[in-house]
Amino acid sequence: MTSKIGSTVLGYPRIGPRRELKRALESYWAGRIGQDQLRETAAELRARTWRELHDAGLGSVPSNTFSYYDQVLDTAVTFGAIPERYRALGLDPLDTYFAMARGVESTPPLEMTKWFDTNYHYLVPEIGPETTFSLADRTPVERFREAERMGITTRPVLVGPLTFLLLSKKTAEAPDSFTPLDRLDDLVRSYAELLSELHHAGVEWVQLDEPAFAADRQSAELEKLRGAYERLGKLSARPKLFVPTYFGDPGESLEVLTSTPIEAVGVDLVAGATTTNVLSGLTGLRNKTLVAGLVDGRNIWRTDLDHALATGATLLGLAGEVAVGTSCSLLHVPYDVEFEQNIDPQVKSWLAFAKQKVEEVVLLDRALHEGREAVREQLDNARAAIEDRRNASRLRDEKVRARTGQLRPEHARRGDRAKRRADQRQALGLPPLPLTTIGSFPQTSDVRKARAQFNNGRIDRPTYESRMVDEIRRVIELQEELGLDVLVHGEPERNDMVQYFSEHMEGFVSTENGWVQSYGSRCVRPPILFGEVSRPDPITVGWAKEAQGMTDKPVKGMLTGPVTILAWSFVRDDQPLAETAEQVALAIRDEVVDLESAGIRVVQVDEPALRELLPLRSELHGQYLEWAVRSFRLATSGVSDSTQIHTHLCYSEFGEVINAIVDLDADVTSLEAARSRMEVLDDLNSVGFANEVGPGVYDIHSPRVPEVGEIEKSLRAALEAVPADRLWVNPDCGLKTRGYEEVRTALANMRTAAVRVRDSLN
Ligand SMILES: CN1c2c(nc(N)[nH]c2=O)NC[C@@H]1CNc1ccc(C(=O)N[C@@H](CCC(=O)N[C@@H](CCC(=O)N[C@@H](CCC(=O)O)C(=O)O)C(=O)O)C(=O)O)cc1
Ligand SMILES: N[C@@H](CCS)C(=O)O
Ligand SMILES: [Zn+2]
Repeated sequence: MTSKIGSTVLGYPRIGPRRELKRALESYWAGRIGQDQLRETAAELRARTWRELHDAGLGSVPSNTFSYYDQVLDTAVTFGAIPERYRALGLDPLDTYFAMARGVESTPPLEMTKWFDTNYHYLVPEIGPETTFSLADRTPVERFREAERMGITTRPVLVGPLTFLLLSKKTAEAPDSFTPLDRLDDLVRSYAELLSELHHAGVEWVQLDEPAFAADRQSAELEKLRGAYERLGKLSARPKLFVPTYFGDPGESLEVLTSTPIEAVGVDLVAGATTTNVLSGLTGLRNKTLVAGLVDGRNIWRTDLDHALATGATLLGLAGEVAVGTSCSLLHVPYDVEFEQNIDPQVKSWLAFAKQKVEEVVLLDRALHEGREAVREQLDNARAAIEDRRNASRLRDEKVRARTGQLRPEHARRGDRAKRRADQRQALGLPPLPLTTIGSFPQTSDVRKARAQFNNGRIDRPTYESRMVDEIRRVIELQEELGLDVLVHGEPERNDMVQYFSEHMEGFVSTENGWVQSYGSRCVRPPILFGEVSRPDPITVGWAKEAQGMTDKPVKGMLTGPVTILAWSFVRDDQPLAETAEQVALAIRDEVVDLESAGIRVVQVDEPALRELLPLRSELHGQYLEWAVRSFRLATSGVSDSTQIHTHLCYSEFGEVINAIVDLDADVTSLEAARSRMEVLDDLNSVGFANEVGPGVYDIHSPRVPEVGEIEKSLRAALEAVPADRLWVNPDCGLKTRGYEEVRTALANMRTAAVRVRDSLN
């Protein structure tokens, strides 16, 4: 048995190379297959992953990186943190797990939120003084044994105890003074119990992920980190402990971790600012293993191996051992670039997905420890691809550069607010508390099937387009019938709100099979932004005109904003993001202007990812928010005062971006507020927000249809904070994941509630 950790990856995709797990999960939830079949698919996927990673030559293969839904939920279940309302359902363990993830009719799911600054979402554990931690589930031990039976020794991976508690929220019953971290000692006791069982099962290394320490942390939290790992480190019978931080600069936590008895630390050398200077100051590192995260786990570019090797070489003297690893789990990239048949061959030669990244890790580790000569040919081939990308003339478009070069402050500034308001009132003639939706209507399986048939050549473009027009007509008629005021076309033609736009812009390539898990069984195919971005032709104008031609009410044009396009794409890493954002902003600006010219009087530019891209370290916030806000304003400032610009933000707590929301200067901002009970309006008031606002009046993430009374209550609560002439009425996000029946009733209830409140206004 080797005692070194060796080359490794921190985690691997788990949805299946052909989304086998997605299909099995959705079949199980729909009652089409049973638990046995679901478990069989899961076991096959795990076996396949372990075999591939082992055969690729990694020094250490991770296990317990598979999950039926989410790794944070798995950790909660492992340590018994199951809220009583789910236990009380009396379901078997797997269905209890799915009830926490997805809810059942009587009981909503746990809250879901962003995993740091990624587009992956985790379920938020609820921890209170009453939570009983225990080693309730032994899946990590079972998975280790499962791989052992294949002859593969693995390294179980778990979310570390600090990160687990820092990501949890307190239970409703907990006193105000309580924070989940107060329960650290009890939780660490259960981790200790698990470590002991893993040790007795023959586990040599365990990985405990602590990415929470790549964000700002208070000194008390750092002390708790020290205390926890000192305690785990002092256990007499335990596996060796490997604790990576990732997604950014570990700051002081690295010194803390290296002062404890753990055997290995991991640093993200791609997203982290950790320099060799910092590492050289860490005397505690000299008798530990450093897993150097040199291969980017979050982007899809081939690694510049010469550069990575140079960094690796400077690390060699600083730690007891240096092993090459990925910067973070490979969960955030697709499986295999070789599945792609349609990507431009030159661009394809610049790419590395998960499988290729494993090869890079193995190669780098060999080059570092055996010398370059041992792998000269592979290094030469890799260098040729890097140089080809560096020198590619297509990566510069003089027309795009000339345009960005001529930008002046006035390009990001709209007319006077009061005049805009007056002009828009006149142009639109809306009632008080106007009713609208966020854009998408249910994406029925008929719509998705039609798109699949069109993509496979089984139906032609006119047939596909006429089906989309039929769907738009149905959506417009429904909104007319429901009495909404500003209508939408429903977005049926969009596979995804980012991918769709990227497919119509220069500078991007799309993948056929580049699926990345976003949450549970839901996946996205992030486009690859490789070059200079521009918009050769109008993208949405035809659909918007079609819809506007079906009604006298204003139809809202619907676009995705530059920040969100960047956040949900794989972006180029050879220039600052702010520069790329400017190009995307101008492409969207062209579309906004063309919508206006086509007679569209209201245009919404969605920025749900504004908060997501906020850097984990607060010292970087100002710089980010400056370019993020400017790019939105560049995109939306090309129109006249009478054109009403909306924006929509969701999936986040807005606290840290609240000033930025004001600075976006959209005429109307719709926000996900159903779950934060309108508190966001007080926050907006406190920073002088004076434009119109539509705080979501019901939660679209749940199939539950809201009652008139509860919507009315929300609206009256909103009116406490915002005068009626600035308040809009809308759901809190798009309706694409819902069904028509529930949407029809929910929107009808929303209208009844709004009419009641309108009637009581005078
Ligand atoms: C709003 N959200 C989004 C995020 N990121 C994005 N890039 N886009 C988003 O909308 N991040 C934050 C949230 C996260 N949420 C979600 C929500 C929903 C999904 C989702 O539903 N994903 C779908 C795939 C969507 C898609 O690309 N659809 C394609 C069809 C592709 C497909 O699977 N086709 C089928 C055949 C079709 C059929 O017969 O039904 C096939 O190939 O087998 C399309 O519409 O053309 C999902 O199912 O996972 C993701 C993130
Ligand atoms: N317009 C989009 C925004 C989602 S965040 C939709 O309605 O789906
Ligand atoms: Zn939304």
